[in-house]
Amino acid sequence: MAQAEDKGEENHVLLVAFSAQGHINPMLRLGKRLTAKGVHVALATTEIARHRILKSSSTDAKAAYLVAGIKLLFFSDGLSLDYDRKTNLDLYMDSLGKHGPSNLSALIKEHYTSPKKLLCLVTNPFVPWVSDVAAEYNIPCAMLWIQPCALYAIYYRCFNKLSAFPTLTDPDMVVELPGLPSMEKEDLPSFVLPNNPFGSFPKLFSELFRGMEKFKWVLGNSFYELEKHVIDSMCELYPIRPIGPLVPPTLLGLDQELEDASVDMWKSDETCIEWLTQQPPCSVVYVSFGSIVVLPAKQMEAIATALKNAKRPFLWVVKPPEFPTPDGAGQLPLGFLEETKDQGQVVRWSPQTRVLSHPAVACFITHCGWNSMLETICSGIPLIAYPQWTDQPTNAKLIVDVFKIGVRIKKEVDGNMSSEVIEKCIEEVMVGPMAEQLRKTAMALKAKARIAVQAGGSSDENIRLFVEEITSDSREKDDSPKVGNLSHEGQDKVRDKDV
Ligand SMILES: O=c1c(-c2ccc(O)cc2)coc2cc(O[C@@H]3O[C@H](CO)[C@@H](O)[C@H](O)[C@H]3O)cc(O)c12
Ligand SMILES: O=c1ccn([C@@H]2O[C@H](COP(=O)(O)OP(=O)(O)O)[C@@H](O)[C@H]2O)c(=O)[nH]1
Repeated sequence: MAQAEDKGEENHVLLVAFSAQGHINPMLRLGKRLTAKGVHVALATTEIARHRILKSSSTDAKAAYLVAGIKLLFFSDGLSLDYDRKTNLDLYMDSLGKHGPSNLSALIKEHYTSPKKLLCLVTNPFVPWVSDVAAEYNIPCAMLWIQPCALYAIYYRCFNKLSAFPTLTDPDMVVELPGLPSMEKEDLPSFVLPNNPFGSFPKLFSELFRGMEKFKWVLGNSFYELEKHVIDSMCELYPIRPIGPLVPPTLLGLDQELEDASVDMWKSDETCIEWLTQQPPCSVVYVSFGSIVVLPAKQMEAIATALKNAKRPFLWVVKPPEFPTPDGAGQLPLGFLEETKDQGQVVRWSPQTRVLSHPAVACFITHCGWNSMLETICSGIPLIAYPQWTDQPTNAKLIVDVFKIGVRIKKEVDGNMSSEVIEKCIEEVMVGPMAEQLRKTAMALKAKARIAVQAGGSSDENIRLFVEEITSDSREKDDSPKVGNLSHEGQDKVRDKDV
C-alpha cells in the first residue's frame, strides 16, 4: 500500500467506521457523495473487516483496498481474527475502545504526510473515541448517525436525563418525547431498558451523548421528509442534518451514477434473481434478518410453518451462524427444504438491494436493521417487522405508526412469535384494503427519498452545506462549533422546490 495517501493534495476527509457491514457501507456512500463535491476520501476500519471482505470471494483483493475511489485502511482492535466477537460483545467493545485510539492515531501518522491536511474526521457512533484522536491532531470531527434520527433523539434525551425512561421500579412506563409517538417498552431501543444485558453499551452511549460538543457536525442517514418532526425537535438541543438515504444509487434512480460504494462481507447467491424472474409480479415474500441476528430454533420453526401455510412463493435468507450452537439456533427445521422445493428458495446471503427492487417481490419480513429499512423505503414495498435488539424495536414502531408502511408481528407472552400471527401479517400486507393503503404510502415515500438526494433536494443541500463548512473551516482556522442545521426557512425552501 502507498505510504502516504495525500500525495500532497489538499481537502482530505478520513471516515472511521465500526466493522459491521451495515456501518461501513453508509459511510462509504457518504464518502462518495463527498468525493463528488471535490473532497479526497479514505475510510479506516478494523482488521476483522478486511478479513471478512477478502473471505467473501465476490470481492477481489484489489477491491478490498479501493472502493469507488475511496481507499480502505485498517487498524487492529486488539483481538485475534478468530476471536468470537459476537458472543463477547462487551469485551470486544472494551478492547476496541482501549486499542483503537492509539492504533488509529498511528494509522493517521503513517498515511498522511501532515495530519493538518485533514479537513475533518467523520466517525460513527460505535467508535466515539475517534473524536479524541481528532482532538489530538486538532482536526474537527463530525459524526455520521447511522440509525433513524428518532434514535438519536431518544438516546440524547435518555443519556442527558432530559426525559423519564423505564427503570427497575417502573419498567412499564410509557415514554413521551417531542416529535415522536408514545412509546411502550417494546418500542424502545433495547439498550435503554433496565434489563439490557450489554453493560458497556449504556456507558459508551452515555459518554457519547454527554460529550456531544466534541462533534462539530452530526449528519444522519435519513431524510428530512421522512422524519421531519423528530429532526425539528432536536434543532434546539443538538441538531442532526439528514443527508441520506445512503443506499445504492440504482435504488434512488440516480442512474447516471453507476458504481455503488460498498463492500460485501459475504458472497451473495445470485441464482435467486433468476428464480425471482420466474415468479409472478408482486407475489414473493422476502425474509431476512440481516448479518448479525441469529434466531432461536423455535422462531425458525414458526417462520417455516407460516411460509408453508401461506402458500405463496418465498425467498428466505438463512445465514449460517459464524459460531454454531448445539441448540439449533439459526438453522432450518429438518425436511423444510425438501417440502418447499417447489414453493420457495433459501439462500445463505442475497443480493438484497436487487431483490427488494425486483418486480416479483411483494413484501419483506425483516429484523428492521436501518439499512434494510432504508433499502425497502427506496424500493416502495411494505414491511413485516420482527425486531430483535438495539434500534430495531423503535424502527418497527416507526414503520407502523410514523411511516405507516408495514405491520408488526406481535410477540406471544413467552416472547416467541406464533406461526399463525406471521401468516396473518403476510395476508394483511398482500391482499385487501390495508395492503393497498400500505403499498400506496410506501410508493409515495420512495418518491420523496429520490427527491431528497437529487441536486437541490434536502439531503443534497445538507451535504453541500457540510462540504462548504469543512472547506471554509480549514481556510479560516475557525474553531467555533458548527452544529447549526439548515434553518427551518432553508428546509422549507428545499421542500417547496420538491413539490
Ligand atoms: O450496539 C451494537 C454493538 C454494541 C456496542 C456496545 C456494547 O457494549 C455492546 C454492543 C455492537 O454491534 C452493533 C452492530 C449493529 O449493527 C446493525 O447496525 C444498523 C445500523 O446501526 C442497525 O440498524 C441494525 O439494527 C444493527 O443490527 C448495531 C448495534 O447497535 C451494535
Ligand atoms: O442476505 C442479505 C441480507 C442483508 N444484506 C445487506 O446487509 C445490510 C444489513 O444491514 P442492516 O442495517 O439492515 O442490518 P444488520 O445486518 O446490520 O443487522 C443491508 O445493507 C442489506 O442489504 C444483504 O446484502 N444480503
